[in-house]
Amino acid sequence: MMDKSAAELISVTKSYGQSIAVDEISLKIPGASYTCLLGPSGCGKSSTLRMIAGHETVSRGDILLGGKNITDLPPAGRGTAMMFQNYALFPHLSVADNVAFSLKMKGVDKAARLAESMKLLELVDMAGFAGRLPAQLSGGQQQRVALARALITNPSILLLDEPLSALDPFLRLRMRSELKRLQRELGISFIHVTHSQDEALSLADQIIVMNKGRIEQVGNAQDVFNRPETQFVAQFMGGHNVMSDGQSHLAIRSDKIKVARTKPKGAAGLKAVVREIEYLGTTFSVALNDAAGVEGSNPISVTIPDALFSQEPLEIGQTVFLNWKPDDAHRLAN
Ligand SMILES: Nc1ncnc2c1ncn2[C@@H]1O[C@H](COP(=O)(O)OP(=O)(O)OP(=O)(O)O)[C@@H](O)[C@H]1O
Repeated sequence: MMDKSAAELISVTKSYGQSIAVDEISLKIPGASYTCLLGPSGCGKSSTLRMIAGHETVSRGDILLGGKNITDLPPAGRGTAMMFQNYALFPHLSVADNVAFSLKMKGVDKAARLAESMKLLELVDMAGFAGRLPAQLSGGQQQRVALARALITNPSILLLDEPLSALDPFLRLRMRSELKRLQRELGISFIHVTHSQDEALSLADQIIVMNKGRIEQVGNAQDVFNRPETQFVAQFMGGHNVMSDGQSHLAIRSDKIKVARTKPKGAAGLKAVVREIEYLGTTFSVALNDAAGVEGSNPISVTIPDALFSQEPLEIGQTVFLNWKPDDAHRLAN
């Protein structure tokens, strides 16, 4: 039997007037999985999420959930639930009533809906705050309430639009692991929109990298980070240098490039000049210019572990030779 939390988008397009925000994308969300839609601002990730939620119409294409075509169903009839960036809690309702709200709309009686609301507040560790108003909660607590409110409809898929962006860095890390724990415990699928590479890498079973309304690459965190397929993915995920070998572009991770003070015997070695040195705690980040390269071309970035750098520090202006294993250079499709 088809997992009811498995979803599929088939050639889905969203246009706003003349402009195309999402351009014929097709993708599969496995059942009980954590998927991140990752990309820069304006790439179409929120539009994609809103179409899955039913908050935005689909211009062309189909959306399936658990094998059923939900493209034209209203938001409440799809088996999806959405948690919004600003949490959208009702200010005049208590935490318990906020969470119970959608059950009230469905006509569930008061005792039953409050019992269900308490169950979900326990799940997100907020049972002790049931009587408070949203204004009496911290940002992190409001977010937990918003999560409980979305989950009370018993969705097959939870949709999250930048759920961590309003939190301070400490809370963000804590909520990140909470989201992963919840997804695992509930055994449903989460689709999480983010522009943060770290967030996607740490959370997702599957990362969908989007750019200009299209999908650039789909894979697990290590695929997308270690084996970028396009220049865009290599540059957007960070940690990579994109170089040309005359025929096509290659991506080489910054930590896979070795720096030699003298030309290594036998090895080709790219002659380069040190331009900037930055200390990052456990590593040094060194920016270099290709000595034969065009003035103003992209600098090459190399990361060197702290201890290794300290044995033989580099200096700005120094000429060095860069080399890497052929296997560490990935040929890109464009
Ligand atoms: N309601 C709308 N009407 C017209 N254009 C829109 C509308 N919503 C989004 N767009 C446009 O569609 C494109 C994709 O927007 P979308 O919000 O999906 O991107 P995003 O990747 O989620 O960006 P962000 O991270 O900034 O939210 C953008 O060019 C945006 O300006």
